[in-house]
Amino acid sequence: MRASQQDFENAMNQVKLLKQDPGNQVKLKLYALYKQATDGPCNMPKPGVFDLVNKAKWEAWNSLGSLPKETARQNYVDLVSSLSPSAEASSQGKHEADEKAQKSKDIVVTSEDGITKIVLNRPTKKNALTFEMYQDIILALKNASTDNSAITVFTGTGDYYCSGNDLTNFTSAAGGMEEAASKGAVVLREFVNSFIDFPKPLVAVVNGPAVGIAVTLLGLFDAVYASDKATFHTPFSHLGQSPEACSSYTFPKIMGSAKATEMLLFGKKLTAREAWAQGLVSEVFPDSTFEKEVWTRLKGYAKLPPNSMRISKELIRNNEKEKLHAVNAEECTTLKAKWLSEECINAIMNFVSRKAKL
Ligand SMILES: CCCCCCCCCCC/C=C/C(=O)SCCNC(=O)CCNC(=O)[C@H](O)C(C)(C)COP(=O)(O)OP(=O)(O)OC[C@H]1O[C@@H](n2cnc3c(N)ncnc32)[C@H](O)[C@@H]1OP(=O)(O)O
Repeated sequence: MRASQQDFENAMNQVKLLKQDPGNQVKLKLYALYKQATDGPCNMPKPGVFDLVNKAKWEAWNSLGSLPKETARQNYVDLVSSLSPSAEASSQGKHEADEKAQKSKDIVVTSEDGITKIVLNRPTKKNALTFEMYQDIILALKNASTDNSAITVFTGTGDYYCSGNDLTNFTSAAGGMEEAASKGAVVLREFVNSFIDFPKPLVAVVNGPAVGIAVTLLGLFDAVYASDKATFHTPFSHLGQSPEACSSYTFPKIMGSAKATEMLLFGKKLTAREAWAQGLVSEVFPDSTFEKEVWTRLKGYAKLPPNSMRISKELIRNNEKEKLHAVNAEECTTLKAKWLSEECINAIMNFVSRKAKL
């Protein structure tokens, strides 16, 4: 039986939910079949020799020649179902996606002693944030905002707190780069909004180095406790990108514009003590006693009257919520354009091909 348009759309949704990265070759094949199924034979000029990502995509699409749209659609559906044999391309949509998010292994959520703990749990990749992890965190924060806990805490498993955005999020996106950038901007905006609007005390337990969005988000936390092994690094210019998570507003406000410039424009990496001196970190602990001291303290804080803490947070934050939402929207629009720039694509390709370490 030929795959219907609905089967095709279901398969596209299924790709977004894949738990395992299928690898670049499969992703290129998926891209090529998608383009052939929707636009027909390759009709784009061949990208320049330095435009590595788009050139690889163009070659994959062009290699399909005059394969009919219906066959490409069928091949796409077959390829997706071979990647996730147990997952039927169902039309249950969002509900199913939500259930999956709650079970994700890369984000572990527990609730105990009045504390909801959201753990970034992808240590082999330094807890880099995948597309799925952004969605899981949005959901985890939504649940935590109404659960019984008094405070919510983020931390990481392994030697890193978080190495920021997973730089393969864009190279592995199924549609074209434009589509990935648009989708990325929507997800990022919603993700950051969920921090701006979070009603309870939000604490970061920074167990090791933090990079990119893991650092900028700290400006939206209520307290940040760091191990003396932690570092704070926002290499946006190196990546051809621009600041996000409202840091273009919160960082100058927290540390003054001269220091914010060193971090956000020049990518200066701060030690934990430097970040404390700039007001980004509340307190630094020796790594040997970090976990014990911080969790003992947080368990104490979690016993404080929860409504009082909520109301105090509301008083502190509410004055500038509108401003934060406006800044978030503007940063996402700017980033969407940057993601499509040559500077950014080249930086990501350098990382993916292991030429550059930041
Ligand atoms: C459809 C689109 C959806 C988009 C969704 C929304 C997008 C929102 C985007 C918001 C904007 C965010 C911006 C940022 O966060 S910018 C910062 C990005 N991060 C980096 O640039 C860090 C890159 N990583 C490194 O420089 C080094 O890996 C690091 C210094 C962190 C550690 O070096 P070390 O030598 O100690 O370890 P390895 O490099 O060997 O790392 C171990 C493995 O982990 C992988 N890794 C680490 N970090 C990342 C990362 N950020 N993205 C992808 N993969 C990462 C690394 O490749 C190693 O993997 P392998 O063992 O397989 O080689």
